[in-house]
Amino acid sequence: GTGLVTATPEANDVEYLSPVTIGGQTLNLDFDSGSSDLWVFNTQLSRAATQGHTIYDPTKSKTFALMQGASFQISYGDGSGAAGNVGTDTVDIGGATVTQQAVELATAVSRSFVEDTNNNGLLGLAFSQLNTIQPAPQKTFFDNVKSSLAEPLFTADLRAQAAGAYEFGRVDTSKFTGEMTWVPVNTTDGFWQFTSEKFSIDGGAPQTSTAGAQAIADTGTTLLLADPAVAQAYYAQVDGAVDDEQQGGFTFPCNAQLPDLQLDVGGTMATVKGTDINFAQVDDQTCFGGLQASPAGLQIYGDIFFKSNFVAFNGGNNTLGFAQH
Ligand SMILES: CC1CCN(C(=N)N)CC1
Ligand SMILES: CC1CCN(C(=N)N)CC1
Repeated sequence: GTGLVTATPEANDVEYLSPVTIGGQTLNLDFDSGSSDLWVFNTQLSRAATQGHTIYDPTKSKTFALMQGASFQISYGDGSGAAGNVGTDTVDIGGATVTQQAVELATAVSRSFVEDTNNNGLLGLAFSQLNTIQPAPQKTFFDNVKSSLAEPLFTADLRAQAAGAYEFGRVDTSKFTGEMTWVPVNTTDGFWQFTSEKFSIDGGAPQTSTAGAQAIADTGTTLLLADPAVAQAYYAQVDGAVDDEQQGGFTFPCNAQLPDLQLDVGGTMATVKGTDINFAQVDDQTCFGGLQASPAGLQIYGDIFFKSNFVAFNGGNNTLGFAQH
């Protein structure tokens, strides 16, 4: 194929996993447009750390080469992380192939990754300036493959509790309805970043959260972390919703009728369906919101956003395309 792979959700759509073939060995990895390292579980890790995981064995690959003296160390927003050494190998995603792709081999991983046995590593799809390899940062798979693609882009088609897809090289217009809107990306901080300062609830009057507020398109984050003004205004419309410190955010009665939320993406409104904002049950009557307040200034539009929006990441002109699906 032209670079088409399935994106399979874990329970509660916490993350999505896709098959990647490295030196002839296929592992399911978490495609993360909020980071820029490709790292894998491998034979250097202890038996305890790899229990239940699929691991990559560089000694079994005919095309592996160690990158002498190179190492990586990455930590994620949720406190998880990985570190290790580096090599190169042939990486194939649905037929889109890069020879000599930097592949980072973890020699240490945090507990949350050990316990997440469906996740055998990450494939970063943010900009290569964020790559953590020392002494010299290396290019992402997308940076390496994009010149060989029919179009220099990849798309994310993530679904609620159903298989979706990532595709490299084309926009499959059969995957969405209506028009695709393209917006410019500010790559300064290495993310797929855009301005998102307006919102409305159930198609009501648009309000400004914070003038010039920024957001990133982030497939590696589970929830939709928006400006606190957005979260507060949204849950004020939901009977019984509370900001529950013990649960770590806004909760509401599971039988609540959740309104749709419109968020502007570079000036054009994108809709997040109310049904996609019911994230998970936390006790017999109470559900946890997929929309939460972003702890920092930056808004992080994670998988909750992608369940309502098909997104194209264009590395040719640094734009993002959005369409309802
Ligand atoms: C800004 C942060 C967003 C979440 N991250 C990520 N998806 N890897 C880390 C960076
Ligand atoms: C961006 C990453 C954050 C940490 N993750 C995790 N603990 N399973 C995966 C995605």
